[in-house]
Amino acid sequence: MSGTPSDIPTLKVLLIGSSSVGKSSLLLRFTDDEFLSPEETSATIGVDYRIKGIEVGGKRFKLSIWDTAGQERFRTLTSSYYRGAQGVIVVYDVTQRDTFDSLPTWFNELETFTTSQDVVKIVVGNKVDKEFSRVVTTEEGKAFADKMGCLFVECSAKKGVGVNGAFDELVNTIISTPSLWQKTGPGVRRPGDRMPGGAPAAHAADSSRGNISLTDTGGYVGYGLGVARDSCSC
Ligand SMILES: Nc1nc2c(ncn2[C@@H]2O[C@H](COP(=O)(O)OP(=O)(O)OP(=O)(O)O)[C@@H](O)[C@H]2O)c(=O)[nH]1
Repeated sequence: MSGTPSDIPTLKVLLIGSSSVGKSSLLLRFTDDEFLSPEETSATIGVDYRIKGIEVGGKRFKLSIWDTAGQERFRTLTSSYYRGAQGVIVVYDVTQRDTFDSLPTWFNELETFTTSQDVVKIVVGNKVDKEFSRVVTTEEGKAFADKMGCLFVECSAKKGVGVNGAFDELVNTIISTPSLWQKTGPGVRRPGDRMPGGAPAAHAADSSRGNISLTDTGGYVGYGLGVARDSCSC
């Protein structure tokens, strides 16, 4: 492994999609391997933010994952966080047709607010554990993703099925396109990039202020060439 905390490249990934499709649940499953029951969850207000250290092919990266509120009333706020993203996870609920039908709206948002045409996108159909309630078929999801030129995965945040695979595909595709992440440079932020609460990195808001939280999960998970976990101070 190589890289001190200050020279570890940061990859910015966004989670977007309609309210209640499971964006926060996918993030929690990916970072902490946990799932909260419906009674324990609440709608995201604004933007949530987590960092996960990853290692790919012996090189460390910091994955900063931005979980945006799906509710319409936060749209102006959340769209300002699209800037500088290298990867976007566009989520729908396979049991709610309207969340699939609204995917084109989310892609329009992306086109309007992301800064790079090269941003890697993955369409994720969540809640496949509710197979009995499914109303969007795998074929429909795949056809839409193909039409948009995106990756596609179905998963269940509840059961932990397909979640790592979704992040894995996205991250590997970003990393295999060095022009996407090398131009950000070590620790460099581009003009307009937002930090939690709009504050610089060193003054990131903590979870007690609004719903914007900064959490470093501390562990490294390896992609591609084997798995490594160790402590991280990035
Ligand atoms: N059965 C099932 N329920 C899920 C799954 N993922 C999330 N949920 C439930 O769906 C509801 C919404 O989940 P959230 O993760 O809060 O959804 P969200 O997309 O972040 O919602 P907003 O914050 O409003 O944008 C919660 O009750 C979750 O417990 C899943 O894979 N399977």
